Amino acid sequence: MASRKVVVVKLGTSVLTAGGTLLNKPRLVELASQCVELRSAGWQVILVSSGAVAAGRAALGKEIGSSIAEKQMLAAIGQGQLIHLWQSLFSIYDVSVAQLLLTRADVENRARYLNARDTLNQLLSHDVVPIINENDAVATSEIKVGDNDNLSAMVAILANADRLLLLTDQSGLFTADPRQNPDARLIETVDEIDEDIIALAGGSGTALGTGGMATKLQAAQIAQRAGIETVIAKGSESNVIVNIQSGQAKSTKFIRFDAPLDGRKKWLLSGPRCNGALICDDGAVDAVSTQGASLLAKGITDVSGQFSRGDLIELKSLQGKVIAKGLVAFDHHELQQIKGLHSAQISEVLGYQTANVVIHRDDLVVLEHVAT
Ligand SMILES: Nc1ncnc2c1ncn2[C@@H]1O[C@H](COP(=O)(O)OP(=O)(O)O)[C@@H](O)[C@H]1O
Ligand SMILES: N[C@@H](CCC(=O)OP(=O)(O)O)C(=O)O
Repeated sequence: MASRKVVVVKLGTSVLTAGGTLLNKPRLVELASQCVELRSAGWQVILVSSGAVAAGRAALGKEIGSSIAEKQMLAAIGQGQLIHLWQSLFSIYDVSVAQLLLTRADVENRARYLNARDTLNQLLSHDVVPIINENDAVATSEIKVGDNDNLSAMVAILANADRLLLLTDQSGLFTADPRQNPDARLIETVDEIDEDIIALAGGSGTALGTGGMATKLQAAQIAQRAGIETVIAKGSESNVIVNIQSGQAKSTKFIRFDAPLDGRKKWLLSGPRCNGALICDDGAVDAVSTQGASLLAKGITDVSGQFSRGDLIELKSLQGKVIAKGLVAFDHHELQQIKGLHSAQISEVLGYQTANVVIHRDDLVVLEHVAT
C-alpha cells in the first residue's frame, strides 16, 4: 500500500457538462469507471470535482441570474447532488467515496493544513476516494481559492501526489486559444512555465468555466515547483485517464522540478497569500537563489506592503522578478529601519534584536534561479 502512487484528477465543469449547462451523467459514468480501472492498476485516486453550480442549476430547474449570491445558492443545492451522483457511481464497483470541501483558509493556516492533510491520508490509507471541491456556498472572496485548478494543485501538495491531471475540454495548452484560432497547435511538453508560455494562455472560452488555461498554468507552476508532474488533457477522449498514465493520450505535460522540498516548504508554495515584498540587490538574490543562503538585512533595498512578523512575503530582484517566498522575521516598520544594514547594527537601531536574519533559509522557498 505504501508504495502506491497518488494521482489527483481535476474534472472541470467543461468535462462534467460535456459542453452543455447541466451535468452529463453518461460522462460521469465513464469517468468513474476509468478511475476504478486506474485504482486496479495500482494508483490511488483523488478527485477534484467541479460541477456543483451546474448540478444546482439542474436541480432548481429554472433560470436564475448570475450574481455571487445566486451562484452560491446553486453550489449549496448542487454539491449534495454532485456527491450523491459520484457516490452512487463508485458504489457500483464497491468503492467508497468521501466529500471534502475546502477553502483557502484551510491551506493558509498551517494547523488547518496539517489537519486536512491527515484526513486525506486517512482516507487514502483506507482505500476511499476523496472527492474535493471548494466550499463555494460559504467561501467569501477573502478566503476563496476561486478556481479548482489552483485548488487541485494545493490538494496535490497536501496529498504528496505524484501527478496532477487536469481534465478539460481541450487536449492541452495550445499556442493560442483554439476556440479563437483554428491554427493553434498543441504544445506537448513544457519544461518551464515562463512569461512566453503564460502569454499563450487565455481565460475560459465558456460562460461556465472558471479561469480557462491561465489558472491551469498557475496550478501547473505550483505543482512543478513542488516536484509534481502536471498533465492537461481532454476529458471527453475515450479512456483518457487510463491512457494518460501509460503515455498514450494527446496532452500537454509539464515536467516537474527535480528539487525535493520538505513538507513545510511545499506548504509555503501551495497555500498562504503574500502580504508584501522585499526588494533585494543582486548579491542577495544570488545568495538566496543559488547558494541556499538566508536573507540578511544588508541585501534589502526596499520594502513594500504591510506585514507582521511571521507573514509570508515575496523576495523580488531589482528588476521586479519574484525570486522566492518566505516567512519574515521582522514587520514592515522594522524592515524600513534596518534595510541595508549589517546584522550587528539591528539591535542598535531597533533597541532590541529578535533575529539575526530577515528570512531564515529554512523558511524560504526559491522560485527562480537567477544568474546575476
Ligand atoms: N492557449 C490555450 N490553449 C488551450 N485552451 C485555451 C487557451 N487559452 C484559453 N483556452 C481556453 O480554456 C478553456 C478551458 O478552460 P475552462 O473553460 O476554465 O474549463 P474547465 O471547466 O475545464 O476548467 C478552453 O475551452 C479554451 O477556450
Ligand atoms: N466550485 C465550482 C467550480 C469552480 C471551477 O473552477 O470550475 P472549472 O473551471 O470549471 O473547473 C463548482 O463546483 O461549480
